[in-house]
Amino acid sequence: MGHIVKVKKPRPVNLDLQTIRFPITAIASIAHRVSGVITFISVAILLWLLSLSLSSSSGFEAASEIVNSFFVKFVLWGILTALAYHIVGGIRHLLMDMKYFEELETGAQSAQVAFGVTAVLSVLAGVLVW
Ligand code: HEM
Repeated sequence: MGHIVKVKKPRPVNLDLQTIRFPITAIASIAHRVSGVITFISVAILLWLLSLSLSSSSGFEAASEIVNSFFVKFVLWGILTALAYHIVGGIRHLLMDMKYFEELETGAQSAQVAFGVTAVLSVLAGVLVW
């Protein structure tokens, strides 16, 4: 009776982060999670800003002053861009739940479209903020 000999196959190992190339679908997936977390944190910031602006007329002045700085505008633009990507990527996810864009090629194409639409919305968000 022969017995089974386990041979350890040498597996390709690559831990060099600079040479790892992520496919566009992986980047779309990671970006969707990151944008969801950014959106979640943003809700607290935006609700605080809203409550300050509604607290009194001096509160409104204070909120306007905060929003007037370049840095805060840049953060708001980032928040809107993350939200835009989360919604566009979310719609892509929902379409995939309905069995669209499930193949490698169409998945990569829809990721490209999602990034393109987000870029346009991001420019519009910039116009809105500035
Ligand atoms: C306040 C608003 C929102 C917050 C804070 C939020 C946050 C999140 C977070 C944290 C995740 C988990 C991501 C992960 O684990 O990979 C998620 C997933 C998801 N979000 Fe949102 N989201 C918001 C609004 C929206 C909107 C408006 C859409 C509309 C398209 C959407 C669509 C989705 C979908 C489809 C998923 C699941 C993606 C998957 O299957 O991996 N979200 N969201």
